Amino acid sequence: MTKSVIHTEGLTRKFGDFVAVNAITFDVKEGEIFGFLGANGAGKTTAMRILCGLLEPTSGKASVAGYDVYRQNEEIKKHIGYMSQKFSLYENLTVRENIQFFGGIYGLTRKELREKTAVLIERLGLNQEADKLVGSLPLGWKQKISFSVAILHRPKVVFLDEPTGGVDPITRRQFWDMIYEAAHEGITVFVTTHYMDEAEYCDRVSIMVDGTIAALDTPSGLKKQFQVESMDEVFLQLARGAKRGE
Ligand SMILES: Nc1ncnc2c1ncn2[C@@H]1O[C@H](COP(=O)(O)OP(=O)(O)OP(=O)(O)O)[C@@H](O)[C@H]1O
Repeated sequence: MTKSVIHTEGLTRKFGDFVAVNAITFDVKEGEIFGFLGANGAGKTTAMRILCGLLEPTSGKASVAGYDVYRQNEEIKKHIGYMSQKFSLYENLTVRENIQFFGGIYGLTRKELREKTAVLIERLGLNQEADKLVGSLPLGWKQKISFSVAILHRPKVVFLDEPTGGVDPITRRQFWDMIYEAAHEGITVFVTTHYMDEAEYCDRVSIMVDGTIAALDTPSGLKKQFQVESMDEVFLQLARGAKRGE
């Protein structure tokens, strides 16, 4: 049986009396691409912060890469990669400097850094741009570099928080090719998105509504369960009942 890389059981986080994440239970398997969906305010970011070792739960269990979120959050940080739309690269450093900076934070040796930087620049086809400031590059390129940097240290799992916001469908598709490649190499991918075509690309998708997981299955399983043709319709059926959000 495939190992679970993420395990949660009754995971709950309150802010005062408000229950942001309400007893969620799920497992993510090694090498799986797991879509974590939900309307605004559903509790995705809160759950993700817990799984990244950044926020302590109020109750329930959770482990990531075999490490417990209560006691081993520092270990978790070493064994994951993280990329978000809000925070990714330093705009005023070059592509090469960014790769080396983040690689250094992730604990790569100088030799590994040199080798990995060269391989990565080649692989991304960025030889001409390697010494340009990241701020001068198109958003789609920044996202690809950012993702590559997040998996530079070969983490067990990479968390992607709306990684492809603001780019066209072709660039998003190219980004997803990189995700598939990483998953194929055994990196588990945990991804939040508001794009339903991306939900279709996931192995399994969970949909949060008002702090709980309202549905969890493969995209085809969900469409069958809700008797609809698209993930859009699945999402709408569930999110329509939500009390939180805008
Ligand atoms: N530190 C906090 N203190 C109080 N309430 C909070 C805090 N962080 C989040 N919340 C509340 O918890 C709920 C869930 O927020 P969260 O950011 O996890 O949702 P989300 O699903 O990620 O939404 P979005 O897609 O808008 O980012 C929201 O109602 C939010 O206002």
